[in-house]
Amino acid sequence: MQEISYENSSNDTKAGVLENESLIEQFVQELCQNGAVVLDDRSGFFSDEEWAALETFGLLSGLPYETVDVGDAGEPNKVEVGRLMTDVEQPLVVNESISKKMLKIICAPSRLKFMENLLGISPLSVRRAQINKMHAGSFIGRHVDQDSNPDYEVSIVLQFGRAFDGGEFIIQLPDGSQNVIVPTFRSITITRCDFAHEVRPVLAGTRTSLVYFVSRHAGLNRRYLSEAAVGSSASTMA
Ligand SMILES: O=C(O)CCC(=O)C(=O)O
Ligand SMILES: [Fe+2]
Repeated sequence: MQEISYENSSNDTKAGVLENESLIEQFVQELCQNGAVVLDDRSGFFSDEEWAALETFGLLSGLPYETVDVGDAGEPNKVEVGRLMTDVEQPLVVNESISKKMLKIICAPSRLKFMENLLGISPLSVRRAQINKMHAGSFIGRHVDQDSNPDYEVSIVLQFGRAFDGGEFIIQLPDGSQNVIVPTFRSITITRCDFAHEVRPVLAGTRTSLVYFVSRHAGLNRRYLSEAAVGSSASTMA
């Protein structure tokens, strides 16, 4: 992976990724070749206050967590999930009193605009958002996010975990090689939703990430629609 310099070379001010369009080309290349772009906490994608607010709302304000053993693409999992927005039939904000405040931060126009510039798609919207809390022994099996929804373009994974071992994010690349990402505190990993990936078992500490998925399609989940069609033709045949 290339080292990213976030400074805007044209005027040498610390503009951060949201204002520095000259970085977009480099990110597009990374996303194509390596399946992901990793930004660190110097990127300016969120301010310190926004990071702190996301962490407080997500971890300290009573968001309910459920244990998930099977992911919705059928993969084996061991992870605790706190839901902000689900996307079974269509996008639905849940746990509203907490999630609305968090979604306001992650869906801010400047951030969606950055994603639109990166993907060359406009408008984009967030369809699903959740926190994955992983302790020693937790893992997320290999899956393709588009099996949950064929319209997901990329996921954005914010890392809140300060100290943990294991928990590498591994992407399978089309040439058979792997991109092994070791998320660090306040890193932001933007990943393609059409490449298989997994989270290796956490060995020690707590790995907590906020994950959200963006799409150009804001309507019904087309996975649900095609499954419903299969289900109804099956019942007609039965
Ligand atoms: O928590 C993570 O690092 C990403 C997990 C993931 O791949 C997913 O939720 O689809
Ligand atoms: Fe995923």
